[in-house]
Amino acid sequence: MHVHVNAATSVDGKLSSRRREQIKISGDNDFARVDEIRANSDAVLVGVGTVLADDPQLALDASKHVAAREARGESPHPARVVADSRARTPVDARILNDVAETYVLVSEAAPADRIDTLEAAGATVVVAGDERVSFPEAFESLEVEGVERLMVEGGGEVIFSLFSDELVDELTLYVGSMVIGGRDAPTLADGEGFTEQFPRLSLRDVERVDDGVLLTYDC
Ligand SMILES: NC(=O)C1=CN([C@@H]2O[C@H](COP(=O)(O)OP(=O)(O)OC[C@H]3O[C@@H](n4cnc5c(N)ncnc54)[C@H](OP(=O)(O)O)[C@@H]3O)[C@@H](O)[C@H]2O)C=CC1
Ligand SMILES: Nc1nc(O)c(N)c(N[C@@H]2O[C@H](COP(=O)(O)O)[C@@H](O)[C@H]2O)n1
Repeated sequence: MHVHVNAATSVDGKLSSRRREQIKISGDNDFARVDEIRANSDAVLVGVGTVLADDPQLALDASKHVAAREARGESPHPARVVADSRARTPVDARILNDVAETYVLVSEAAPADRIDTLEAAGATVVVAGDERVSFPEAFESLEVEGVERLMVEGGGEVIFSLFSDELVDELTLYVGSMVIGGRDAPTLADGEGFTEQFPRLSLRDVERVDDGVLLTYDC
């Protein structure tokens, strides 16, 4: 599986403010680029923190991308994936609407009634990990479902875990020309943080996009 992480941060590395509300960091051209990565992915993953904060739909915006996928014999939109150890995703979350297929990755700790509720709402539930979702195990199950190209859109907790598990192949990071600040504001990679053996990335490209910079790394 090819795992492509994409995110937008302020110059000080924040994904959002301490209020954890969605902030428009990308400009129109960057959002169009994000839409294209989604269009070329089999599935798009976020953590339940992002679902609760942003209520994203994770569907394609541009009809040309939907048409191109259908012409290739693919589903109109990529599948959506939520990492949600305890099955907390609200049933009215946009990520569970019928625009595309949705997988909810849960752990053994997820209450059975919540799993039933999510399945009744149309989600395919994948159990992987004891207390928290095990990404290596969950990704094996997603591969069986045909997910070969996985885009990850955040947030910081999930992105840290994926670097920690050495599962990231590619990172595109849009750095918007703004400062958000705040010690409690989410950053690109939160979690416990590394204290040694810091993942080293290989910078492939630097490009000016909108009023910011797009950095592309091989990981
Ligand atoms: N600017 C940008 O590009 C983006 C910004 N954001 C912003 O980021 C913030 C949300 O980020 P954040 O709070 O970090 O949320 P995440 O989306 O990273 O979700 C974190 C949650 O995912 C669940 N999870 C399940 N398995 C794992 C695992 N193995 N490792 C880590 N987490 C796991 C955990 O909840 P549990 O234990 O219950 O499973 C965890 O609390 C919001 O403010 C949002 O607006 C988000 C995406 C993109
Ligand atoms: N690439 C990017 N730039 C920004 O400025 C952002 N705020 C985000 N946020 C993430 O984009 C997703 C939104 O999904 P919908 O298109 O609204 O369904 C979600 O993952 C946000 O957290 N991304």
